Amino acid sequence: MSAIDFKLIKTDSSSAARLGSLTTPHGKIDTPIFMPVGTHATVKAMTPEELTEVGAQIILANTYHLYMRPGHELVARMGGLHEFMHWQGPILTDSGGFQVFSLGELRKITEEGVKFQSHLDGSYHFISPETSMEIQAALGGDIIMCFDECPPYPADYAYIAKSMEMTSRWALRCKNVKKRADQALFGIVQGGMFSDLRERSALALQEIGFDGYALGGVSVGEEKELMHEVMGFSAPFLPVDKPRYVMGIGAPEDLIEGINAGFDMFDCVMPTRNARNGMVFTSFGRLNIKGARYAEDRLPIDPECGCYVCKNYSRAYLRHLFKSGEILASRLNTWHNLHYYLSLMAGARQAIAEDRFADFRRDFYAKRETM
Ligand SMILES: NCc1cc(CSc2ccccc2)c2nc(N)[nH]c(=O)c2c1
Ligand SMILES: [Zn+2]
Repeated sequence: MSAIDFKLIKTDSSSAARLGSLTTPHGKIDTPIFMPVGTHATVKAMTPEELTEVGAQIILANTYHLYMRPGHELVARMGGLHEFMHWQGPILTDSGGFQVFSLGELRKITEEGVKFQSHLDGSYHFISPETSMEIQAALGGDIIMCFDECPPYPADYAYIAKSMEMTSRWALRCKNVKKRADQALFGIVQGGMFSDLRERSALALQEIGFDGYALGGVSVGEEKELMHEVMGFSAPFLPVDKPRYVMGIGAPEDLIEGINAGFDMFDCVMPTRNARNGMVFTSFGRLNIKGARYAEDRLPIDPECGCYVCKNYSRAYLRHLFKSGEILASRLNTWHNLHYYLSLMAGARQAIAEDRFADFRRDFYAKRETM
């Protein structure tokens, strides 16, 4: 009995794009879906009620960061993530491996796990598949991820093969100690940019059996074309009847290509991080609000956007807020960017439902050329 139930509603006739529905203990998710990242148990600048208003259905929290501060046991004592952060929808937590590799200072990877120094105070820590499962059980997310190694890019075939085989062994260790029946466990496919290694990784994880399958190790510095190619040849290696999640992807065009390849779930810090830097997304491409050309521009960020920000604020005002370092600048830019990403997903779902995703994808690119 799995903690989640994935229904594949239909596949688009003109592409591998899929329409699905994922039921979790904290509610239902329509797929394809974009998942806002809430690293420190908050999606920066947004309240949970505002997240719901812009269309967020599931959010992410970061195991590594919450383990470091305030500590997973404290979160458990406060009732778990849902109660702690006042978000009653589904939550997905990563396994912490990726952040250790990308954030932790000196680190040592062995078969047992990863020893590393805290990026906060230099203290020494150790995370293994078993401790990652323990931390995620304490945090209480609805979907948890296997502990994996996300290899550096580029890396040679031999390194990627050994790393992928260890990630498969770590995945089995995770499944063997998984405690909570109310949490779903996703395996993470690795294998770098090599299709044979990706296939071997996918098969190894399917032999173990998981509630969903994630594609890790992409968007790690490779060219966009290569990222799209890896998504394209990896999706068919994954089971049809389980959710498929690409980790850390991406820009709007990457989501379009991921859906086109047959993936269902996406996450990225881009809409929230870029918002805080003044970069906002529109149906005709990106716009940097701090540009002098917007100083007296009465238009909304995107005239085609129906969000609260585009209904009420001009580019001139948003530029003024940003240049003045006002907190409201981050809030309004984030609000719009998340609405853009989540509306793009809603549009993709509608297009798949009406068997016209190929047209939707064509229109997406055509609009951006009008800039
Ligand atoms: N840049 C891609 C990326 C991103 C994440 C992080 S996704 C995330 C971030 C915060 C919260 C939840 C999920 C990854 N996580 C794991 N475990 N493995 C990867 O290969 C990988 C690759
Ligand atoms: Zn808007």
